Amino acid sequence: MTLLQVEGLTKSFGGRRVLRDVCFSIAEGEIVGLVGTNGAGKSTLGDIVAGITAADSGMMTLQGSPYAPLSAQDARHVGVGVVEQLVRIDPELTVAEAVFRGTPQAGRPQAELRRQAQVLLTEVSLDADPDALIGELPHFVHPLVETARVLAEDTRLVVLDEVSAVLLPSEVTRLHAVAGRLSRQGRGVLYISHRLPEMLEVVDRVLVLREGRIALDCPSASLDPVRLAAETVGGPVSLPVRRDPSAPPPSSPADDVRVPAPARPAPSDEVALLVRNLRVPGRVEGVDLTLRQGEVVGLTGDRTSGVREIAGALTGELPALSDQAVLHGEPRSLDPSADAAALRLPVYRPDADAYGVDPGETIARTLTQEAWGTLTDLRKEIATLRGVINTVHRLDVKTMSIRTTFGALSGGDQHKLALARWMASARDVVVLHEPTRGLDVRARQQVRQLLDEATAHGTSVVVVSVDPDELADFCDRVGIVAGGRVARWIDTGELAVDSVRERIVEAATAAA
Ligand SMILES: Nc1ncnc2c1ncn2[C@@H]1O[C@H](COP(=O)(O)OP(=O)(O)OP(=O)(O)O)[C@@H](O)[C@H]1O
Repeated sequence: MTLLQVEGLTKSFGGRRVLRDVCFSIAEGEIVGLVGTNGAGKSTLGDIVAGITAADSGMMTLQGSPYAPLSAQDARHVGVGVVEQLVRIDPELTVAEAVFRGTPQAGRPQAELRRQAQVLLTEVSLDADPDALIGELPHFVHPLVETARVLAEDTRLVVLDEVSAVLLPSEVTRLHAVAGRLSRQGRGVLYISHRLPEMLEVVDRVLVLREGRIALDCPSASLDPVRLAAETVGGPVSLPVRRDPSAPPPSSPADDVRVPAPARPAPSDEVALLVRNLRVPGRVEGVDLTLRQGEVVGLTGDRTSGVREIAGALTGELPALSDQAVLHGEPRSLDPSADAAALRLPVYRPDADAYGVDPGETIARTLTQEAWGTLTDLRKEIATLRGVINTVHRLDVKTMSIRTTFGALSGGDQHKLALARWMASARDVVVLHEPTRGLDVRARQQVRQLLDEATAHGTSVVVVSVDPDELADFCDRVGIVAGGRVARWIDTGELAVDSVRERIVEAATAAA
């Protein structure tokens, strides 16, 4: 039986028509994937379904009754819940209070909430103390707390907006188990994601949103990730096939829509960074790291593996010890208080708080390195604005003007621009966390291009990521971290990207 029916939805922001005549349905017990490029309108559509945003026109029915929520609370009352992409939970709430906020149990004594919260947290496989404050938890677990909250409500339909983007493969498996459980209970799930291979494993049907319309609505069984990527962008996709471009690519049913991506430039033999016996007391036991000039080395591991701490030691965010640390032949210290000798590698994180960008500032100003008032020379100003326009074009940012505010861009477009801005001044050896989180398939290749340009100029990069596709595509070597050590190095060398991905998932699962 049909759970949600959507007919002729339209939505514009300012002059930009984001949704035009969107029609689809979700049946009871069905998990429906929603994909589209960055800025295609997926979150807008999810927000309309969840009552956060109102459509300009069109209509919806929920189990046959007219459904026109005036707010998220209104939607929750009739059983439609959402886990938002950039959820921010009040840091002063306990985990148990956060799980039950907005539900009939809210306001009950903590002791009572604790027991029930524990059950729900176990269901979403979140190992968190119900008495802990939300502010004490790392930000990436907020979507899991939200997922537990959705389970606490008597929800008939759940919108999961990019929840998997921050999760490790093992955590994605658990999220999928939750989605499966919701489906077996007859509830519906609208699953928004850019991580196509994983998404295809769980959804029954896929909707592709392109140019404001549902361009494809078909069973997931008839799609593979490459074909779905091509449907998403509306044409052939440039995807890496194997690391060695001179070897013929393996034939695949999706060859007609896959264009091999250009090969990455080979790193030089010169060592840019050498660290021996890196230790972070209690977290990292002894890690050796050699990074050649122009090399991209990936690090991945579960939350307790020590991978974040290794990165934190390299960037000076965590005090650490080593037997030797050498940057371009110069001895360095992993003690951040060692002033000029401290290593302190520059670091980028795709976290809205860490962009260091004012969301109320225009795109033009955000991408301008010079202080705006110092652009007194007209030629310089023209060149600067040309640079801004080029970047916006190259990265295919969906905007009507470079005077649009940064905060009004879609999540993916914000991330691309913030990364481009950061990479423009990145030199030498840098640490990038999750460089393609929340980005569509084309944007991922644009980011890879930014990285290729930087490495061709001698920049070396440490990529810290939960995403096996990103690691397989971007890195020359991938270290699987477990128990405070690098348990295994995977040389991506001349392997096909798909088999690198499989090895990473296998090794990471075995090490967890
Ligand atoms: N409140 C708003 N004001 C102005 N424009 C907006 C607003 N919300 C969304 N938009 C615009 O609507 C378009 C669709 O945004 P939306 O966030 O729905 O895209 P998306 O498909 O979810 O993208 P992503 O994958 O990058 O998250 C974007 O161009 C965005 O700039």
